[in-house]
Amino acid sequence: MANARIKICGISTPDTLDAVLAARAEYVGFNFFPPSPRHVDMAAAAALAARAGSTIGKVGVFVDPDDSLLREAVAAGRLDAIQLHGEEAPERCAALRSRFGLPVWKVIPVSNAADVARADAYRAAADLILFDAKTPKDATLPGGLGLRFDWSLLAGLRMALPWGLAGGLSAANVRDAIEATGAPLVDTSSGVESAPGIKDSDKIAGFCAAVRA
Ligand SMILES: O=C(O)c1ccccc1N[C@@H]1O[C@H](COP(=O)(O)O)[C@@H](O)[C@H]1O
Repeated sequence: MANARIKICGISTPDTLDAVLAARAEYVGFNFFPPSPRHVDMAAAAALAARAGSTIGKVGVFVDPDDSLLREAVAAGRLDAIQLHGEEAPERCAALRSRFGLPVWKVIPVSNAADVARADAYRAAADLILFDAKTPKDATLPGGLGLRFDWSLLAGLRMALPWGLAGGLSAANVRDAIEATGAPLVDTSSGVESAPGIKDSDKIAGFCAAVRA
């Protein structure tokens, strides 16, 4: 089986971006959700995008964004894909894909089998489904909290769309996660940090090495 592709999310500094590039992750995520400790403003996104160049896919992370935020972020971050981590309906995903001409990655929060089945509603509206752990109702963020879900819910998954796994992944557990789910793409944020929003270059390298081990 081919190695899973890797997305390292929530990069906000040049040195940790360099660690992602050195580790040859396929995607880097820039977070445009203001309450997040990983949030980047447009100037920072532009500087990071210029440094990243075109050898890595640049994914913008959004939570129920309006079109003007998307327009600014797509240009500043030279985005290659739009990750929607809120309550965006299939119609909204399809509209944004056509408006911005970019692939849409729709996040499906999971705590049970019915949640996994919800992905099917996006088959004509998104380009990739990212399964992440459902956060508690009173959580401060809809993602990036290092929460896992029961990976056996994805065992034997047959999907019409490309898909990936997120939620609480780290160097210590990502191999088990890939073996349990067969995920063709893995995404991590807090699992490669020393504190919320503070990425750790050694952990980034360790995560990528563990995926390819
Ligand atoms: O990271 C954040 O702060 C964040 C904020 C709002 C929406 C999503 C966010 N993060 C994404 O959540 C998943 C899982 O993160 P973790 O590995 O469990 O920390 C990932 O896609 C992050 O990009």
